[in-house]
Amino acid sequence: MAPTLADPFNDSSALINFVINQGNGVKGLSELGLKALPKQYIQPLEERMCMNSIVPQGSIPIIDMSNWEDPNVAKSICDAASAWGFFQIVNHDVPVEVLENVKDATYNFFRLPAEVKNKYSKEHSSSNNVRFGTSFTPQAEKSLEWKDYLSLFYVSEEEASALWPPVCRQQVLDYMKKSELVIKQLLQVLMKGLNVNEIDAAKESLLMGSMRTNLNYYPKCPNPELTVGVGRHSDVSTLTILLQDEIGGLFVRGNKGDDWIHVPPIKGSLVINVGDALQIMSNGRYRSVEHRVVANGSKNRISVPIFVNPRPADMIGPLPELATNGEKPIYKQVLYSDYVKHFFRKAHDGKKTVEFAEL
Ligand SMILES: COc1cc(/C=C/C(=O)SCCNC(=O)CCNC(=O)[C@H](O)C(C)(C)COP(=O)(O)OP(=O)(O)OC[C@H]2O[C@@H](n3cnc4c(N)ncnc43)[C@H](O)[C@@H]2OP(=O)(O)O)ccc1O
Ligand SMILES: O=C(O)CCC(=O)C(=O)O
Ligand SMILES: [Fe+2]
Repeated sequence: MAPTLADPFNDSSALINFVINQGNGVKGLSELGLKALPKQYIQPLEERMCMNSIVPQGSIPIIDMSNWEDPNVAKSICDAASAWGFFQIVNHDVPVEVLENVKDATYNFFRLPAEVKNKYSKEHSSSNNVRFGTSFTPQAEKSLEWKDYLSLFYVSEEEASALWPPVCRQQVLDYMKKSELVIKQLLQVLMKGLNVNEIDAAKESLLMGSMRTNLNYYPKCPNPELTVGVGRHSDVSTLTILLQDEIGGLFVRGNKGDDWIHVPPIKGSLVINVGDALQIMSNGRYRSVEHRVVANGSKNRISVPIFVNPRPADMIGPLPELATNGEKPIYKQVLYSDYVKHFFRKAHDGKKTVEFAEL
């Protein structure tokens, strides 16, 4: 039963029960029409977006992928991965229809009744590879984040058929499948930029041996200025391919310290960012950059990242080809699943995760 409106969640156990245990998520909170943000979501001042830190004319590179093998395009990709860690691509080969379908499927999943979504929660899901959740790591966070998500780790079509929610299964599989080509094109260019001219089967597996797709839902929020959609973090992936809707709200850390650059929605585009695994494998030449999402006071927002990763059992470290140039490694070899577990067991903390792999 939903609590009454007068100070309904002063008691944190009532909030945890409603949002997490009953599977209502922040979407459920949003739909209660609360006049004020529950205190558990109030972020410390330093974690809220300060309007003065937004670079008004700032922009990350926008790269046309139609001639991706052109040396100028390849250079733009490598330069963007080194300088910004983020760029948008247009004229890639992922059909607009596939992107629209996965956005619709995201809405359709989150529209399901709480008790249906809750079957996929950490407590109830029949597999660790399918997880419906809220915030990031609620058990480790002092302040919660205003986001619900469904996370789908791909193992096989058979497993997806058996375990993924039917309402979004095929659309996510199509999105992943159709994105594979652009992922390979980007990795080929980025490896060439490191003088790694051939991606053999072992290297391909190291760079993109596992994939996880998240469906993110950020419902409209009372007092959005007091909280965050997603706090400052870098992804632990090799690369992330992010589809966002037309609402906006993703910000990327700029090059000048405390400045933030908005990533404007461009119809049909995909946002690409370097993750920690590629920063480590490139020995710091490509950078995983902090990013965050603000909450919105009037509109719901969705996004659909594909995290392209090494496999959990892979050891990751600077690629051996870099050492042949006499380059000194700045990272050690780490087991990728240890790295990811380290990330998931703490609250978002900017760029701190990568210290786990520093020499
Ligand atoms: C949710 O909000 C987010 C998410 C993100 C994500 C950014 C990324 O870059 S995701 C890409 C991560 N890479 C991979 O998934 C590929 C490699 N996979 C693995 O190494 C493993 O599958 C594993 C993720 C480590 C899970 O292995 P398993 O043996 O099943 O380990 P567990 O003990 O079950 O889990 C460890 C620990 O992590 C928590 N956790 C697991 N999966 C998720 C998930 N999908 N979302 C959130 N948390 C997860 C799990 O609860 C465990 O924590 P405990 O405290 O319970 O021990 C970026 C920004 C966001 O806001
Ligand atoms: O929603 C977004 O735009 C970005 C989400 C994000 O950073 C993530 O899921 O890792
Ligand atoms: Fe991210």
